[in-house]
Amino acid sequence: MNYQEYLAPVLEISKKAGNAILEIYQSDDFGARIKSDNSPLTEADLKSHHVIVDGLKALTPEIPVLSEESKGISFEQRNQWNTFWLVDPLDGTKEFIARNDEFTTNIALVHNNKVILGVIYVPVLDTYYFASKDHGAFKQVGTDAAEKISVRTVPVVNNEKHYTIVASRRHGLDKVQELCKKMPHFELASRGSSLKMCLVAEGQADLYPRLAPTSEWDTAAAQIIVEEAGGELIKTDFSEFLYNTKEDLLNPHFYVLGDASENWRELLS
Ligand SMILES: Nc1ncnc2c1ncn2[C@@H]1O[C@H](COP(=O)(O)O)[C@@H](OP(=O)(O)O)[C@H]1O
Ligand SMILES: [Mg+2]
Repeated sequence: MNYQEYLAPVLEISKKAGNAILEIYQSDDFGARIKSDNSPLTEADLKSHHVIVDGLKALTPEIPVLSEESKGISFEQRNQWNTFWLVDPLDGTKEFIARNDEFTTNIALVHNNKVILGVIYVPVLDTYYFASKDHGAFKQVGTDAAEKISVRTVPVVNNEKHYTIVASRRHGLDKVQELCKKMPHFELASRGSSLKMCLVAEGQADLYPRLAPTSEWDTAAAQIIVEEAGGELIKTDFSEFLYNTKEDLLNPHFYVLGDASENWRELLS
């Protein structure tokens, strides 16, 4: 499977889905309709889902698609899949409702329980983050040339490490704050959706501890982007983070780690 060839068409599909979301997000009656019944969210989610699923089906008719909006597929069936597309058509739904721009579309290709290709699109910024196994991670703004991204080493000021930690706006913040106490100097930033993992991948944050529930479509695209940028996404016991291995689609708690030379095990245990 020459999955590298899928990157360009998947970027295009992401953009099309992002445009469908933006059409609703920027509509004149968005505010009033969100206040009354959240229907713009449902519409945006479903439109994005259909654009992505139709696009992927046309691209690779033989590869099944699992989307947050079509998650009711039994493990008995999913367990037969060696390769499948794993999709979150609108990640950061609460941020979409809050209208703070921090939402993404996530498309990942999973092969033998590991992610081999991932594309995250940020509609409001017209920005893509993408990666494929062994070919590096990239950021692309609009039609500009894609730039290679990588994690950073933790900055040192006066011989002391200064960590930037990124966390959810809404989930598990108390546990993250507890964890931060282990670090002599830290700055805490909040972001919705997969943007947190993109920040680690592009060297703007050092650590994202996720000590609250997520599902497999929330992390898959970001995992390969972080890994190809030189970082890691691992379980809190530092074991490997895998996909499609069980009946439910919930993830274990995890850490996204930047700087590979950092002794994260010692710091976080
Ligand atoms: N109780 C729960 N179980 C599973 N996933 C949850 C959850 N609460 C939140 N999430 C996941 O966390 C994501 C939001 O995380 P964050 O706060 O970091 O942006 C949601 O993505 P969606 O917005 O796609 O639903 C959702 O998938
Ligand atoms: Mg999500």
